[in-house]
Amino acid sequence: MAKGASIQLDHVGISFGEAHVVSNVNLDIRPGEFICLLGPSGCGKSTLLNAIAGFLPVAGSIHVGGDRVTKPGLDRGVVFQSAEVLFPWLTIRENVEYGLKLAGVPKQERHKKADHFVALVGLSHAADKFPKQLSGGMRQRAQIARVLINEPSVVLMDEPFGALDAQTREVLQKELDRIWRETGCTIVFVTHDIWEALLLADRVVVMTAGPKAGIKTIENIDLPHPRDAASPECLELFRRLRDDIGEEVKRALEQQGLNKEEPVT
Ligand SMILES: Nc1ncnc2c1ncn2[C@@H]1O[C@H](COP(=O)(O)OP(=O)(O)OP(=O)(O)O)[C@@H](O)[C@H]1O
Repeated sequence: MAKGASIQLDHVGISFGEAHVVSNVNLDIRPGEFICLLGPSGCGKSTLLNAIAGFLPVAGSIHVGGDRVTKPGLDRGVVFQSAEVLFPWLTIRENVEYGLKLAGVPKQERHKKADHFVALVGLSHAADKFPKQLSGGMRQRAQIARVLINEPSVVLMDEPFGALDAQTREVLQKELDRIWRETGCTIVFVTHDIWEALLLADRVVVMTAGPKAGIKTIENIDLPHPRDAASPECLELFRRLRDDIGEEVKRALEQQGLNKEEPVT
């Protein structure tokens, strides 16, 4: 498995026509680091992730492993919130090995690799099933295996557990923590969930409300794994992050003309 690559965002700005969504973002991510992106809804978290993936043009520059990002590449795997990206007519094993098939990897070799990555995400028992026969959590595991089989040095995850129930989400968070250690890849993970970020991240990056969203704060989560959400350190970090994000949510609502105090009549 390729080890994690560094990511450098240097004065990154992203616009859609006249709409300047993200502005002047500078961030250095270390190889193998786990970064969570938090911020008010609509501030530009997915946009920033998509730019690292190479799906969007940017002002400034993005480098991954020292190479400038200009287009998507197999060095960066993307996991989406919905596992609908799986092909319904292929089994889980076939879905997972699909990328290798396209790359012309011989059958025996890709079967062996697919079995390894299917096992890594705990799906060996379901390898010959079709996506519709699996639960949402299992489909999400399959999506993760389908990305990891390309041995990306960076995995970009856009609220991957956002659509799952609380118990499944907790199980998958623990699994991801283990997989991240085993693969050594760099992960950038978008979430709305402060606890999720506290459980997983080395650093949590809080974005400001858009337009022209930037970085508001960066918290180092210097706590051993597995993390204890009830520990005083975690609770203190939770409060700080909640307050930071709360300020930005308030600002976002004010910009939309909401959250204004009613005049006293
Ligand atoms: N392709 C696009 N064309 C025009 N505007 C876009 C496009 N994609 C995103 N935007 C706008 O960019 C802004 C940021 O969107 P983005 O999805 O990145 O936010 P987010 O922080 O990920 O939101 P959420 O937390 O709700 O998922 C929004 O105002 C959105 O409408």
